[in-house]
Amino acid sequence: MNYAVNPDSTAVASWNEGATAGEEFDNQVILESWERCENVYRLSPSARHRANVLESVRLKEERQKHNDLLQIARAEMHRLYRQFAGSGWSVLFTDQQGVVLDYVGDATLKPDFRSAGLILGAIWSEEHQGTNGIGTCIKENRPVSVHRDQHFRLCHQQLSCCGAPIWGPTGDPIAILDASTVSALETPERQQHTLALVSMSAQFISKWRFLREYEDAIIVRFHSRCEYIGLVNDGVLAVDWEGRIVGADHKASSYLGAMIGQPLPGLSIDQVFDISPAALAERAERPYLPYCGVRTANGAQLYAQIQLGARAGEQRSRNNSRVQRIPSSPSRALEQREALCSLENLRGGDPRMARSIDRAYKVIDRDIPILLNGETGTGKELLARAIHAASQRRHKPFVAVNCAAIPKDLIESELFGYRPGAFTGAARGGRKGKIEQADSGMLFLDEIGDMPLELQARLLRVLEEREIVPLGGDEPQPVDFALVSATHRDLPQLVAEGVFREDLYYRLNGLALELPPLRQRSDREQVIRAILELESGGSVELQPAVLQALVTYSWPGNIRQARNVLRTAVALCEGETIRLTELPDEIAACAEQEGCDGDSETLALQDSPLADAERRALLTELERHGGNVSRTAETLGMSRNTLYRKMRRHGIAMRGLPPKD
Ligand SMILES: Nc1ncnc2c1ncn2[C@@H]1O[C@H](COP(=O)(O)OP(=O)(O)OP(=O)(O)O)[C@@H](O)[C@H]1O
Repeated sequence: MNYAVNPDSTAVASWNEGATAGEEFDNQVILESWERCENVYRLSPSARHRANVLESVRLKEERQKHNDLLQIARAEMHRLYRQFAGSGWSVLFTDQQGVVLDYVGDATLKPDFRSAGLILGAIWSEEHQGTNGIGTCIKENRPVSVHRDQHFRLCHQQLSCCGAPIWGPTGDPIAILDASTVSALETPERQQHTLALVSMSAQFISKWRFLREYEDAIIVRFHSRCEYIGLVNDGVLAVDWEGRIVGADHKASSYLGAMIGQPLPGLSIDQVFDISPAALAERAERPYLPYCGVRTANGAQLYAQIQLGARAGEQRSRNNSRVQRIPSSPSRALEQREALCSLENLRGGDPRMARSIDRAYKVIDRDIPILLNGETGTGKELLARAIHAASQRRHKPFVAVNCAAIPKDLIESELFGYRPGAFTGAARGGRKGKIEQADSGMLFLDEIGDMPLELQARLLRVLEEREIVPLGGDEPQPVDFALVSATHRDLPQLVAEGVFREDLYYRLNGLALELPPLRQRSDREQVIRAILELESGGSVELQPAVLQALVTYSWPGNIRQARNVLRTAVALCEGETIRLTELPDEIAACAEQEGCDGDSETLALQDSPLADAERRALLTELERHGGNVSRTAETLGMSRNTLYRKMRRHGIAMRGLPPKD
């Protein structure tokens, strides 16, 4: 037999870490599959098509076995299908044996799919059907695209399929997500785009499955680039309260497991990252903290976000006595960071910000919904958490829902929950929705402008009637929660465009609070200094040119971007002073444009009004505290070391201070 495949054909995409669809193709996969078909399974390319289909009882059992997964996958299959709708593609879900367990597609295509053998219960393993997107993906354990005549059997050569593995909570493949068509017009190259979409959806389902499995654990999401944390491509570890790794998703297992040379479950977190179990537990309880830098056992720099799983809080209270044995000495940095979440801290020195904080105080605990508006990264979620912390509900849950991050089809069950048997594949015990979870506490609806129109009516009803009816339930259930919503979008504009309900807008907008962009804040310098203190623990300072660049730059990503930039600069800084070279070029350029020279530090220190103001502020505070450096440092929110260094640089000697009366 001649195995030659058109050399231009781009049959199989290798979806390795970091590779993008179409980047790397490998005919070898098709060749090897054809070899297996002929030499191992002894299939004949020209044999007539015979569908192998499970009996309905077995099919039912298989579907039952995959209940939880099917339920998560279904919404994502619909979302994926909508991206293809009208182009002849349908979406299939199979188990690891290649049995089709679910199908989402155009009803008019069903007869064609049926005659091609793509029906519920059909077995699409390579052993049965030769080279194909599902069976070959199972063999390869990676996304595979098989275009028309790359199918081994002639009877399948009108088909094109793209299959991608869904990974289970232990990091092993457990199912396949596939898109197939019987009327492909695409070239093999174009099919890579479809493969990329299928692959992303499969990763998304895998992530959801993992997070559901480890709701009781501390969740550590990591990536080498901080902006990828929280997306489908990051690695995820589940860790118990004693710091033992209990689960690792596929990405984490393949990256860290390979590096360490042994399975991750059972290891202590400090065998993998340079973070102690106690520090991990402390950090998990402060969900408002941003990600932190961690080093792996072999010194690679990664970024990690440490959060509680959806029910980890309950688990912690159950284990309380055990937890107390973990040495817990909250460091000064952590105390400082916790203080971040207070309204007073967020007030800063900007009049617009101060006005928003003053107004927030007036409505807290008065059952008035608050709507936060501001660009991305201005601190809307932090403000919502601070409002919660200042309210009488502070010991009750704060439940955040990002309406833009949840797939449209999942929002309804996420928000309202469902009762047992609500739909095919519903979890046996049903599931509490976010609104119910927020009962007696605070619900934070982030990116409310992205809520689908059809759900806006349901949300409105909940807000009006203060009761919910979960999917599949018939008894309304009373709920009591304080509501804060946020958006970076112009809601009145969305109302005018007809994509946001006017009545809901007024219902959410009991009080609107504006968060100014960082570039417009009059206290930019104060914010930047506070972030530096937070990120460095007071161990470094800014060269005056750096400060000028940071104050001048326009900060499109606002405070979030400023934190990222300063965190990186602190990591790069080798001495005690951050220099221009440690800033990204576009920010450093702001200083150069202003003609500010990095070497003029001493001059700038002596002459600038800024330095003068700092000197006077230090003297005033030192005098107020009778020269007590610890108390002065505490009032100024800086470490003693920083204060001593600043005093040295400003030439302030202790003996020069007037004695306290
Ligand atoms: N005043 C502040 N001081 C220090 N860090 C802050 C401050 N405000 C916000 N941050 C940090 O900036 C980041 C972004 O904040 P947050 O998530 O609250 O912004 P957001 O406006 O809700 O963003 P998005 O609209 O993108 O959801 C977080 O890491 C937060 O801890």
